[in-house]
Amino acid sequence: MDQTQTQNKAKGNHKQVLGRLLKVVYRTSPAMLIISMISIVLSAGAAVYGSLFIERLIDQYIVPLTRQSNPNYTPLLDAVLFMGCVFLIGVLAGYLFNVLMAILAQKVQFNIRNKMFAHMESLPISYFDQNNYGDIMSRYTNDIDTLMQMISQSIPQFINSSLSLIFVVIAMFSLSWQLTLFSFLIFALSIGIVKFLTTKSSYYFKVQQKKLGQINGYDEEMLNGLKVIKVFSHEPQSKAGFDGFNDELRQASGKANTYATILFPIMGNMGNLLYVLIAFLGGAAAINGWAPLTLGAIASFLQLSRSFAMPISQISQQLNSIVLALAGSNRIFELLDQPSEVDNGDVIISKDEKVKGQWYWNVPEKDGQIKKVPIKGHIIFDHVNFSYVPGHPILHDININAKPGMKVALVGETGAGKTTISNMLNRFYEIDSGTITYDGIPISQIRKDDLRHSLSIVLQETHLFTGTIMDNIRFGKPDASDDEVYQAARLAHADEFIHELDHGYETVIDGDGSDLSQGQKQLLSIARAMIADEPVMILDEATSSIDTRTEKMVQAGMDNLLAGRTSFVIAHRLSTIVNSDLILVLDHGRIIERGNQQELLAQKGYYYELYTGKREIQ
Ligand SMILES: Nc1ncnc2c1ncn2[C@@H]1O[C@H](COP(=O)(O)OP(=O)(O)OP(=O)(O)O)[C@@H](O)[C@H]1O
Repeated sequence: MDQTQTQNKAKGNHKQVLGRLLKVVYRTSPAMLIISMISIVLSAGAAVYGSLFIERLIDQYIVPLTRQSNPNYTPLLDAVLFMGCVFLIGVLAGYLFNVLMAILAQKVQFNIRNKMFAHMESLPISYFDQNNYGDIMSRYTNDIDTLMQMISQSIPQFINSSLSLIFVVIAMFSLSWQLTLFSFLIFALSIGIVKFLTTKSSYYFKVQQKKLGQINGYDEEMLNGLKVIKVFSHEPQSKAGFDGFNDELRQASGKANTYATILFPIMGNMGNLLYVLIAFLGGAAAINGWAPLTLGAIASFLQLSRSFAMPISQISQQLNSIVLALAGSNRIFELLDQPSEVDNGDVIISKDEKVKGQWYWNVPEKDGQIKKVPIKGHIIFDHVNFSYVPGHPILHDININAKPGMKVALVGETGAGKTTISNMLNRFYEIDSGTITYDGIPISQIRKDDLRHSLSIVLQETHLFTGTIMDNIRFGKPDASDDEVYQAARLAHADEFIHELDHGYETVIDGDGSDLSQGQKQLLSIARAMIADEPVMILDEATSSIDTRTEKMVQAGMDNLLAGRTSFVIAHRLSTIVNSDLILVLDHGRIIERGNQQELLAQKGYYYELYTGKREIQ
């Protein structure tokens, strides 16, 4: 697509976005919008009426007074008083308009933020795989800010200027059509220039927003990976990458601002030129009788010509910021338009809060009653195939029978598909073919929230939240009592190290728990899973090495956690899976060997090679 095509597409898009945005504003508060519109008509009308009044003032009051030997000032005073009232109404209406629009903008911003957040939570995981966090964040920050500015300032001023322009034109015609047509000529010339410049600047403003999103994304990625960058002395490459983005951003902003800044002086001086030409032409027309113009009409027209040029330059300024904000609004709507995660499941799972570890299927009976059937935790993968990207299969014909309480270990080289199998069980992604059942029920029929709630996941990267140790463990069950928290911590073998901390369970963890060791973080996440107490566990075992003592504690905690639950362990160290009931060896998305430790060692195949060190897992 060449640049003109891109710009045309953007223009069409802008209209749609503006229409949609105005609908949002209207729906937020129809009454406020209508009162604002009435106020703005009054405010613009009063200003133009003031200009027209000059004609009456000169022709009907001042000139006759100069001819009277004993001047009577009363009619003049009455007229001036009346005009004062008109101006006052105009000022009050203008003030009301600005206040209402500012309140409206706040409300719209509040609603859109809420909507965005709620919608973001409903999006499928695949959306976050395809879009970087920095870019999504920039929709919440930069784009919302520009949107807010547009609704509270640019659009109100744009409407104000446009209305003033319309009223001024009507008033000018009523004074002299000849001079009005002449003013139009100059106007047409300026519109041509404005149009050219705004089209150019809008294109580059959009590019600028995009580059800003990219640079935020890059910053975030580099900050997250700062340790890795330092370890590999990758600073120069990282800086070079940043310089590239920064340079692109500078160029786009430079171009956008160049066009925008040329615009204003041109518009400002166009008004001065018009003023001089009208004064000259109007005077000549009146003296030579080309047009029936009085002294008052010329003065009034000159005043109007000032008000004529001013809204044009304001409109051009506001157009620029509106176009910039529309690009941002478009990105907000893009996020809101992303399809939410579909959930056709209607099978409900519930938990018995009184009996520990008791979860139920809620099966509707014919008589309308709900029968509660205890969950056993029997998971079957039957001929499951899957691809993240259509045409690039990742899992091939996966068959797993994880009976209740069984510990199933997944081993294989990095990228073999271990995490992908757990993604299937969670329904983060939908399988291409085959079936996965949970106690005989296809997981596609289970309500997604309930399904995920009944599966506990302990991830490789332990994520902790800012708050106390107590809060972090309680995250697994928000209404857990203090005793439940202590018990979970004891079972997870986290209790010992927590007591050694200065404030015990009340120790505040900052950020991502950077003050704690990797092993301690794992113990906390085991305690968190322990308290959540789900019937099925998915454990993405940590790769990082921890000291032997902590490792033993982690192992003991894990064993407690897994006891009696169906579990899938994504193993990175063979030492932790020797006691698994079933070990599945994965290679390029296929299960190539299966059995328990003894059986696999006896086969002397891939697992045997891993175990004896002839092959490395990573
Ligand atoms: N979101 C995604 N989109 C596209 N491809 C993906 C995605 N996630 C993983 N893959 C690909 O799927 C394959 C399996 O990845 P998976 O994460 O399941 O491997 P793994 O065995 O868990 O590896 P590791 O031990 O490194 O965690 C890899 O080739 C990976 O590149």
